[in-house]
Amino acid sequence: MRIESVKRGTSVFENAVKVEFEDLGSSTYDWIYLRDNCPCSECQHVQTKQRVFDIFNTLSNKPGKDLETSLKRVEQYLADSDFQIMNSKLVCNWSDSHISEFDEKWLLQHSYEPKLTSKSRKIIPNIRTWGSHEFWQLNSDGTGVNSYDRLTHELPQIFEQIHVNGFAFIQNVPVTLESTERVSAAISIIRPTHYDPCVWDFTSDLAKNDTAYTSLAIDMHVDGTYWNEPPGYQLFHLLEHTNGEGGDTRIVDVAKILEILVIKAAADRSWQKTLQVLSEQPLVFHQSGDSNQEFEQDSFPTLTLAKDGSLVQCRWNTSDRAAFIEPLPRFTVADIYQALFRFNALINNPDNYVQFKMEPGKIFVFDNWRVLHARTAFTGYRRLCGSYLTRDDFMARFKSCYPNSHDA
Ligand SMILES: C[N+](C)(C)CCCC[C@H](N)C(=O)O
Ligand SMILES: O=C(O)CCC(=O)C(=O)O
Repeated sequence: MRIESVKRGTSVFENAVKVEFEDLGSSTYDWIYLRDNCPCSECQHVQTKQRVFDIFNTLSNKPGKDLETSLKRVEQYLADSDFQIMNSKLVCNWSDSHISEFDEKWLLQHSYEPKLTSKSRKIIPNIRTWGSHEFWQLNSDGTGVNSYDRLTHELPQIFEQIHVNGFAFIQNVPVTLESTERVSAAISIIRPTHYDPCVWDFTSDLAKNDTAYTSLAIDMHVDGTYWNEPPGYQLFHLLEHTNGEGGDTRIVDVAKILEILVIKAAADRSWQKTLQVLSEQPLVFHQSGDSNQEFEQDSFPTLTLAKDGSLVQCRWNTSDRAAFIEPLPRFTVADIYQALFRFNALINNPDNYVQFKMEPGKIFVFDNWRVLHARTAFTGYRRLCGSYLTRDDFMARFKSCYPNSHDA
């Protein structure tokens, strides 16, 4: 590693140092970026790994002074800096005698101009999409059969299944609320809602004004479309179904549906518009059954996609979709309904979904942002319990099972 060049510009944001790495090429680092991210124990809290050095307020002698004065102060601070390579590290000598040292691994992992390594911060498995055929293959070899009595030991495997496949089953669970709570709390943090502060336990008695609390069929949907953040994960445990039939569960992998949509959009302009409508047109959802709390959300499309086009979140719920609609200028209501009909046809295509009957003692937990679920109508007495689980805490627990690809 060697310093290829040092650029001293006229403004504070025009100072940079270019570092050449033997066989990986060169990358440029802004001085302001390096000072902001000094990894030493004075600037980064050793235990909490949080930044302690505040570049916006520390360098200017009176935090909060006007912008120009602050930037001038930072400019003076950086102006007398010099850089060298010592012991295979880039050493930055700042004008206040503070020294920042960056090793080659850190510089490569944090490179941005250009980015020299494709490694993400955490090496976690990619997701695996499925349709009807692949789903039954996922479970045919019996691997990854999780059991309640091995819960703690099998948690990493359960986390991986939920992340990779979008769902997991846990067998031999005592048919109680307590064991359902234990499994829920092991997977993530139970999200309290107006339905229940912990594990909800319901039957078809309209205890809450929602069709889930009836014996009606409910088509494919995500729960919580009317919240800013739909529950990241959802867990079901059928406690009882007697003197009746039906109540089957259907699920579909929207990550798979997105793959199908992308292929269709690449081949057909009308499907391109369909994908645009699904990924851009916000729809309004509501939960208005209880007069003393009405939820409504109108900011999100059916498919929220990441920069790389992958699925972040699906919001689909025909029961909870409100009557209001506000087409974006480039879409007509006809465009929107054509897209919704097409999406509905895909999620209800037997090639794409699977149907099964939940059983007491077997917990079904799934990614509520990716996997839609439906219920067929039923007769008899049917009691279901379960929980909403927070997404960030699940991902944090899941990622903690994997080595750091590098420090923060
Ligand atoms: C799961 N639990 C029975 C507690 C609530 C069901 C909520 C159903 C609501 N229509 C939604 O889709 O969000
Ligand atoms: O009763 C069921 O099987 C599921 C009900 C449902 O879809 C829900 O609660 O979101």
